[in-house]
Amino acid sequence: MRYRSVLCMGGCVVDRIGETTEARERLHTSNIGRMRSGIGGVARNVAENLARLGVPVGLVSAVGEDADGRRAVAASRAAGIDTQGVVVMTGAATASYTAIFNGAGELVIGLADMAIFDAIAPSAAEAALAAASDDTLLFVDANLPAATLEAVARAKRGRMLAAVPVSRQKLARFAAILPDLDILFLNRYEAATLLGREGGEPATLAQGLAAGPVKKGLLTLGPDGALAWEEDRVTQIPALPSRPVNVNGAGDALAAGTLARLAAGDDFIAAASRAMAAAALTVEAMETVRRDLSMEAMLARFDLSLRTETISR
Ligand SMILES: Nc1ncnc2c1ncn2[C@@H]1O[C@H](COP(=O)(O)OP(=O)(O)O)[C@@H](O)[C@H]1O
Ligand SMILES: O=c1[nH]cc([C@@H]2O[C@H](COP(=O)(O)O)[C@@H](O)[C@H]2O)c(=O)[nH]1
Repeated sequence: MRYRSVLCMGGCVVDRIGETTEARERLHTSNIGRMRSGIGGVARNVAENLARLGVPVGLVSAVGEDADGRRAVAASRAAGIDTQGVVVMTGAATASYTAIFNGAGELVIGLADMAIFDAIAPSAAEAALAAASDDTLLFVDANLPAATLEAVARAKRGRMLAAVPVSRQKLARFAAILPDLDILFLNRYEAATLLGREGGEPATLAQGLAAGPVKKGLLTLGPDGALAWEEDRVTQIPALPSRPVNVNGAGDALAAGTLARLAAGDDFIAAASRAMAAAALTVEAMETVRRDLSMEAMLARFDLSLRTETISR
């Protein structure tokens, strides 16, 4: 069945993104650099991208009773997300993600202070799922506690469930629900962790994923695009040519673009191929989610890349 809306459950976060002036970071000392702040959280980023792509979307998350929380909710609502499922918790601070990139654009370290999400109980997810219609796709990130993720998997009732692990550490929270996931988006580090390996070539990792319990997904590879697996079939999906300025949020744009195209009727490979255009647009902006993203902009960028490819052949 085609779905008409998406319910995103997971992080709603304030991001602080710093960048050293020099290409190489200097560890164990103070670096000269720039810092900016924005709204993030994987589930929230995916929800914002979906709203901008024209898909009706709700968010289930938690914020503190503080200025950061008010800002995160107001910005999400202004972007078109239904924020009724975002609980304001007294006595807890809104989650934050502090990421330091070097001047070459590589992530040096990220720090996730997200204890507030431990209070999103299984009952909150059950209530949200009970209120969601049968044609709603469910999306989770691993900011949710394992017990809450398991409650979502139990209550999905035939609905599609898509997921993003968020980090190597939090991936472990998916352990019990992997067979319930219909689509998994993850990067090569998370894939290696999932497969219990130190590292490995992308093709080998993708084959390992295809032989595993998750039906289909995208192994994202930065500038090299992604490898899609569906049952035991692996397909390479190239990234579109782009001029990256900041890669923060690119994976979230790719996930949202894929879900939006599936809702429009594409098959998985076509959806992921077109969603590469959302990722290309996102890496070309400093923002984590582009305010000017739309389905028209995504498809126009995809068509442009096809024409450029034909001309340069
Ligand atoms: N440096 C880059 N140059 C061009 N495209 C990129 C770059 N980094 C990411 N992308 C695009 O964003 C997508 C997701 O990025 P990736 O970094 O692999 O995911 P994540 O953010 O989840 O780690 C890639 O498949 C690609 O389309
Ligand atoms: O433990 C977490 N780390 C990071 C994020 C979020 O991940 C996003 C960056 O995504 P990407 O990896 O696609 O660049 C940021 O907005 C940040 O808030 C999160 O939700 N949980």
